[in-house]
This record gives sequence, structure tokens and C-alpha cells, in this order.
Amino acid sequence: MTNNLLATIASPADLRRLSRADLRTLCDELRQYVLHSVSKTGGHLSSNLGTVELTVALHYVFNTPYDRIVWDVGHQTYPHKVLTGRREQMATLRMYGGLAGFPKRDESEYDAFGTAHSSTSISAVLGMAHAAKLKGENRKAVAVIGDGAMTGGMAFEAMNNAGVSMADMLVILNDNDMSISPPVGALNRYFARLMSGKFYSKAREGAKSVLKNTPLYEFARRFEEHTKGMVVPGTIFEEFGLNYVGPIDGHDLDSLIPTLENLRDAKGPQFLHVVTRKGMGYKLAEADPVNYHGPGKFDVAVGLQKPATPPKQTFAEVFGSWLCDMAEADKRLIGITPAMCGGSGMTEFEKRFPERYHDVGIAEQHAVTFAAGLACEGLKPVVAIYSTFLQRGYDQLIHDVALQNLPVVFALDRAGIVGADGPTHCGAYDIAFIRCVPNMSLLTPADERETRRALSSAFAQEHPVGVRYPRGAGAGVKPEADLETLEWGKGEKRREGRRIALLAFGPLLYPALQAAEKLDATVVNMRFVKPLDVELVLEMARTHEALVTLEEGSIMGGAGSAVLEALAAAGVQVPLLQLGLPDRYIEHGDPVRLMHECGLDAEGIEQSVRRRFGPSLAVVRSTSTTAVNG
Ligand SMILES: Cc1ncc(C[n+]2csc(CCOP(=O)(O)OP(=O)(O)O)c2C)c(N)n1
Ligand SMILES: CC(=O)[C@@H](O)[C@H](O)COP(=O)(O)O
Ligand SMILES: [Mg+2]
Repeated sequence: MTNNLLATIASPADLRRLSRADLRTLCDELRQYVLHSVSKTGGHLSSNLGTVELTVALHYVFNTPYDRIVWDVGHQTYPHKVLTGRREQMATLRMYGGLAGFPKRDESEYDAFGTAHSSTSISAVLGMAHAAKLKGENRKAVAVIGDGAMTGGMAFEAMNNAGVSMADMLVILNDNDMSISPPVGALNRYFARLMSGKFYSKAREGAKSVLKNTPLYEFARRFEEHTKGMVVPGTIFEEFGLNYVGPIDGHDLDSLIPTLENLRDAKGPQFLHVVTRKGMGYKLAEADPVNYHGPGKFDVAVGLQKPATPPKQTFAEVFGSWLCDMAEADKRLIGITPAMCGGSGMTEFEKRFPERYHDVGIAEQHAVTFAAGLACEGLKPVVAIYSTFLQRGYDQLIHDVALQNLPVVFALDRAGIVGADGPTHCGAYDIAFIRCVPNMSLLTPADERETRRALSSAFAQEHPVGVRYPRGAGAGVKPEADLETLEWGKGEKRREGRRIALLAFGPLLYPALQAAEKLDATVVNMRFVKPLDVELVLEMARTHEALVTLEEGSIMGGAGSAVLEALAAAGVQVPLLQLGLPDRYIEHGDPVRLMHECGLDAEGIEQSVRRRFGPSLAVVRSTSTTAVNG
């Protein structure tokens, strides 16, 4: 398809000049552009194909960027980026120095609010609407939130506030009947009921509705048959005080544009329910929105293919296989995911242990406290959660789990640099925020085999334990099929050297071993951040001229700080270099490059050590303990 029309759109002002017929053509070109562009870069595909018409309609009706659009999660903003002057840059999407995969205020004035962690949009828009009122500005504020993101508690906290605020704002629920995985929970059923009561009856009459023959439509039809004669109550959103409109077909510009025009001029908080199809317009993605949620590069003509050689086993897969084996061995195990089944490696567990599998929706806070409740009753919950998303459940971790010393295992995936998703998803802080919590332990296994053992060790404890491991694959050390544990609280010496000891927490052990060859250094696999192997740390301090700590986490408050505290407590003075993530956000890009930039590959480790201790490593024992950030 040619991009004749799309190429003329430098900004939304250009599309506002188009006729309705041209807008339709623009949508077709835009959809193809996004599809082909993502096929070359990888990225969040299906959600973007589903929001093409909504994006065009919003920029057509609203006076952006003066009017604010806040995209919840923000993974569906590629059409928005293309229409707001970033078309050419789509070739750099999620690459180092290129376009971000999410909205970013410093990337474009059209990105009104930075998002990526879900369910924040309504709060942000309410704030913007209030600000506009106070400042006497007539700007509009719109939140676009998916049915998955709507399951997050923050969305309801915001509506609870918005409903009594009289703020002029619009919430658009983009209901595609999908989260990353199929949607879960009572709210999802409720949306289907709304479909059944209103939209379905309209779609049934309108023969050309694109939603006919969709699974949602079919569900609504069956639901309607089931509930014939029942009274459809006022919507929950009306009860919250928002004026509910919909559901309408989110691919039909003739429905979208007049409805948005009406709502734009309405007073008070408005709510529009829009129904779309995830993957719309690309048959393979429509049929398999889960695998096309965030694919890598692919050929549009053939779609996603199995790689010719099987890829290395990921840490998430190691976790998934351990979970099944441990569940087999211990009937008390319960697996919990806040809406990240596939990413967390739980697909097989869901199939084999459906009664012990819980996808609780995008509800990290609830996931943690739910686990606490289970643990109170003698069960053994394992919360599989990305490091970055546990930030949402931090109070629950302290107040509900750790304070009551409940045996919950936190399988912390995506700990450290994540690559293409960038700073919003970087697992930089878990070491710092977990190690200060009493009763908690935290393990940092170095490779696949040790991850499995660390999980078994965590599961064997009677107190809360986190096990952190990164995105993707590691050194490739094949795990044994057993459920052996590690010696609790003990690190291991992996290489003997002379003047300097490298204390590695996690997979940085491997680049540390490489660097040590050039530095003639001792290398220790610390394994535990908490309890820290203080005895081993003190031995290293006694027998070496200097120590270096390594962690894929924030230096501030991290594992190196734990070592420093242990040395100080013992009154031991030794020069200490802390290597880890610096006090800045790590941007998106190739993880290998990012690790290099942070000085966390073998070369960087060697250079930092030489820089700190001199080219000849002639360490002079200082009179005080000093910490030096890498
Ligand atoms: C707090 C938080 N938890 C989990 C995620 C991971 N996540 C990203 S998109 C998504 C599903 C969102 O579903 P929905 O809002 O319906 O959007 P759709 O993908 O269907 O367009 C999830 C779980 C996240 N971004 N933020
Ligand atoms: C938008 C979002 O939060 C998820 O889709 C995330 O990008 C998934 O990350 P992984 O690819 O690491 O599972
Ligand atoms: Mg959805």
C-alpha cells in the first residue's frame, strides 16, 4: 500500500483538514505503516493495530497538543507517534537513542504524560483537568484506558475521586476483551454484560459492523440468550458519577467522531466505552493477540516463525519448570501472577495446575496481600512478578507479608536492565527496597542452575524470600531436574586471585570471572544479599587489598551498600569499589550496549578497577573504609 495521504500528515493539524472519506484512507495507510514498521523493529503490535481509528478520531476531534491525551500503559501509542511528527523515526523504535516504546514528555509535546506502568491515566487526567480549571484554561483532558488496565486499583481510586469532582474530563475505555493474556475477573464479565445490553443489540441490527463474528460479539450473543428478560442496571461508571456513553464500535469513524465531538463539549466527568479488536487488520494478530502483543521482528507475509535453532532457555522458563516440579512435590504451592502469565513463564503451570494458578489481573498490590492471606492459612504462595511491577506492591510486601513474617516467595523476574522497554521497566531498585525490610531475605542466583536451587531454597523457608533474576537467558548453565537447595546464607569462592576480590551478586559473576583473568583477582559468587555472608566478606577483606562489589541493580542502597555496612559494623577498613546501576534512569536500547555503557561487562569491570586502583593495581590500604561509585 502507498502512503500518499499519510506522508502529508506532519502533525494532527494536517489530518483535521481531511474529509471523512480521506480519514478512512488515512486509517488504512496508518495501520499498514504501523504493521510494516513494527515487523522491522519488533514492539507492541496488536494493541496498536487496534487503536488506529481511535487515535485518528481523537486527534481529529481534540485540539492536541493543547488538549491532553493520556494513554494508559502507553504501549498502544505507535499510531499516535506516527501522526505527531515521528513517522520517520519509527525505524528507530525502542532502539538505543531512538523513539521510546511508550509516551515520553521529553520526546514530544503531544505526549502529555509518561506512562508504561498501567492504570495511571485517569488520575493524571483528573489532575490536568483540575489544573486547567484553576488556571482558567479551556483545555480538555482525555484518558484512554484498556480493559486490562481498568482492572488496576488505581483506575478505581481515580474514578472515585473524579466522580465527585465535576472536572471536565473524558475517560475512554478501550475494550478489546484482552489484557496481554485473555482478560480475567468479574470486571471483564461486567464489560461483556454491558456489550450484551447495549452495543450488541445495535451491532445485531447494523449488518456492516466489523465486530460481528468477533469472540466478544459471540459471547454477548450467548449472554443475551442466557439472560433474556433480566433488567440491565445502570452502569458502575454512572454509579461512580461519570456520564457513561457506549459501547460504540471503536473502528467506525462515523460512530467515533460525532460521539467524541459531543463528549468534548460536555460538562463534568464523561465516560465512553469503545469496543475494538486487538490486532485489527492483520489476520494473524487478530487470531493470536497474545503472541502478537509484543513480537520481535517478523515477516508480514508469513508471520511469527519458530527460530531454526532453539533459543537458550530463559530465566523465566527455568522458573516455570521449577514451579511445575515444586507444585508436583508440594501440594501447598499456589502460583500467582498479576497479569503476566506468559512473560513470567507460567503457561505450563496454568495448564497443569489450574486450581492452584491465579491470574489476579493488573493488581500487584492485591497479588501480594492475596498471597499473605494464603500464607496465613498454611499454603505456600509463589508470587511471580517483574521487579519493576513489585514497586506497586511495596507497602503490601512490608505491611502484609514481612511484618507478619509470612512465608511468601517472590520470584522477581526482569531484575536489572530490560532493554527495549527502557527506564519504566528497568528492575533497578528491588535490592535496595527489599534488603531494608526486616524478615525478608533476598537471593541473587548467578545462572540458570543456581536460579532453580535458589527458588527451592526460598520455598523451604518459613519467612518471606525474594529470588531475583534478569530478563532473557543467562550463562547457559543447564539446571538439574532436582529440587536441591543452596546452603542458606553462604556464598562460594569461584576463583583465587591475589590483591583484589570481586564480590558478584547475580549473573555479573560471569563477566567478573572474565575480568578477573586480566586482573588476577579472586571472584566470589555471593548468592545472598540477605542474609549476607558476612564471614566470607570479612575473610575477603582480610586477605585482599581491596574489594569490588558487582550487582545489576542500583548502587545506592544495593548489595554493595550491604557489604559496606557489614565492613563498617565489623570495624574493618578496606577500599571498596561498588559497581552497579548509576543514579540515573537507564534508557531503552540493546541490553548488551546498555550493560557496556554502565561498565558492567568484563571490559568495563576491568577498566573501573584499574581506574580506581591504578593500572598496576597497586592498592594502598587506606585508613578508612571508602565507597566509590563506578
Ligand atoms: C502495573 C503494571 N502491571 C503490568 C503491566 C504489564 N502489562 C502491559 S500491557 C498489559 C495488558 C494491558 O491490557 P489492556 O489495558 O487491555 O491493553 P491492550 O493490550 O488490550 O491494548 C499488561 C498486563 C504494566 N504495564 N503495568
Ligand atoms: C507494556 C508492558 O508492560 C509489557 O507488554 C511489557 O513490555 C512486557 O515485557 P516483556 O517483553 O519483558 O515481557
Ligand atoms: Mg485490552
